[in-house]
Amino acid sequence: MKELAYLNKYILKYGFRLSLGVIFMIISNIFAIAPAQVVRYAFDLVVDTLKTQTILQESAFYDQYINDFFQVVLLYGGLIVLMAFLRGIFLFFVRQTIIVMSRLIEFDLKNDIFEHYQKLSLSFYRKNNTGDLMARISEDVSKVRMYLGPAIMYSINMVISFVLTISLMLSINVKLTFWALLPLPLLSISIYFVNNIINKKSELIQQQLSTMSTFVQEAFSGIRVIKAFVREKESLSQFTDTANEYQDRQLELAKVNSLFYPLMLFLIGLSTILTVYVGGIEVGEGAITPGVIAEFIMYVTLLTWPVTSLGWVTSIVQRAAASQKRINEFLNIEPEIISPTEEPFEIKGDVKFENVTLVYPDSGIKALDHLSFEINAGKTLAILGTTGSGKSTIANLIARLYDPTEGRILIDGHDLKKLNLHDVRSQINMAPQDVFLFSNTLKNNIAFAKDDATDEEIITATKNAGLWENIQQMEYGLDTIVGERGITLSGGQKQRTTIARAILGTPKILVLDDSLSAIDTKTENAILNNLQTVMKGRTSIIISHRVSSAKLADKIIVMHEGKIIEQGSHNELLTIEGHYKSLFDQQSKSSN
Ligand SMILES: Nc1ncnc2c1ncn2[C@@H]1O[C@H](COP(=O)(O)OP(=O)(O)OP(=O)(O)O)[C@@H](O)[C@H]1O
Repeated sequence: MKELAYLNKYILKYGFRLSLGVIFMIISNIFAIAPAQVVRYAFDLVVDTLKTQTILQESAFYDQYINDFFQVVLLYGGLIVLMAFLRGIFLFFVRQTIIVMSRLIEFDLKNDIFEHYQKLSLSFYRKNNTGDLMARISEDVSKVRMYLGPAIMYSINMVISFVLTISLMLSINVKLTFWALLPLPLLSISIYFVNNIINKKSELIQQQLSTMSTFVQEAFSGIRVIKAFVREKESLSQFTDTANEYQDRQLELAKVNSLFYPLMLFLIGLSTILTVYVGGIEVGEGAITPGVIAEFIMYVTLLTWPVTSLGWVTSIVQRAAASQKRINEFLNIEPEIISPTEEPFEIKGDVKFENVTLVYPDSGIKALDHLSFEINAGKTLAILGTTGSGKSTIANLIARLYDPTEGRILIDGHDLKKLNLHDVRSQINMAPQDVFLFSNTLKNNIAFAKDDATDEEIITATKNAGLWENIQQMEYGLDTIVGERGITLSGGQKQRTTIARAILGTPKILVLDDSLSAIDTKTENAILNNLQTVMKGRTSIIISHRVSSAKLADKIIVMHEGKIIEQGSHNELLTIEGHYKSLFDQQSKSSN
């Protein structure tokens, strides 16, 4: 239960609302209890009137007497209606304070979790799948909200109505109170157990629902593959299987639910019977008036919901504690990469790797092995190499998405780890190898990192990225929606969109990670030429598998298994009979 203590700071923040809620709850309870006494008076009045009626029947006051009787009964009736109305109004205020408080905390909590998620390193995202991250920010937070809203509200209500009602009952008749309340703890305990069964079954349903949604999501995003391999029938039958399982689990829950209400009604009925039976004996002995029986039946009805809620609230609190535990697991993870300073830093563009080794924390793979190289501001570095040789890892390290396991990376002679992280990242733009576009317009995708980008700047960026001609042919131009992950664009168009995004705002260091691979050599040459103008005086790092992307660079390094095996300019490397030369020969042959 200690997990829920994390939420106390939020409860304190909205303490005023909660206190108001408690006051409204007390008032609404008073208006709920008071009618029972009015009923007793009315009941006793009816009994008395029935007794005296026969005596007065012959008297001259009889009509007046009956008239007065009806007026008093009417008054009692009016009082009951008025109190029910006031009770309703205050219950409205209770919900407006306590339930609204829970919604506000839910909002704060979701924002805090999202903000924290964003600070966590990439290795965290490799270890945890998206479904799990989503579940904690949505379903788990919803369960926690059930504790903050309904559970807190009904617990307060329970305490107030127990104290007020039971003390009133005891002050009237102890024996009758004992018998009337006897079945209620049983009700509470059975509801707790039934609720637990319901929760377990609901969880199974939830799991099946998420299996079903994952399946549907995959089926639709992979629809091209499904159609191309004519697997629609198999896909449908798999869906039917999961849907059947979902239906079975729902039916099981429905069975438990249908047991739940009869059980509740049985125990409440038992309470009423006991009240009438023991109350009757007490009336016979002259200990109470008959009106008390009616009053007690009303009290029992009033206590039914708080007693029921006791079992319900207990299981809500248990579930909320389990959910908060899962949320805390993530909230307690410290971001591995943090900015050590707030001091502003302006990048010139010198990049130096000093004996850098990187072992990926999650896979244990040594991606870079004592790597050293440097590139001066304003120059272009091309990185070539076999697959898995560590090229993208260099890009990840320059943007400080990971920190080296050994060695240092220097930007303008300063250790990257000691610089203002926000300033560094905002001056380094990267077009990553795994292209990611948001399902938004092309314009918004390109202007992603520069909110104030003008249309002119965006158009210039698309021209330099060799994308403008394509955009002009599109019906909606820059306002074309690219679909989920850019599904409506070709591979090359997607790559060029990310290049436009990266060069917009002319970064101090530009990293293109295999961003020209799906582009024909003619367009590639045009883009590389444009880059020379756009990136004049700025540092560019071009990662590629193709010699054509590298040949214009001031310096080329060739990687293999995390190490540099060759380095120099295009002409220098052609003089060595090595990997670069053989790549050059192969690629020139295939392009002829
Ligand atoms: N985020 C990561 N977590 C764990 N291991 C990784 C991660 N990224 C890459 N690796 C591993 O590190 C090694 C180097 O990968 P990297 O992506 O840097 O190679 P690359 O030269 O860019 O390859 P390619 O040319 O195929 O893109 C590979 O063995 C890869 O499996």
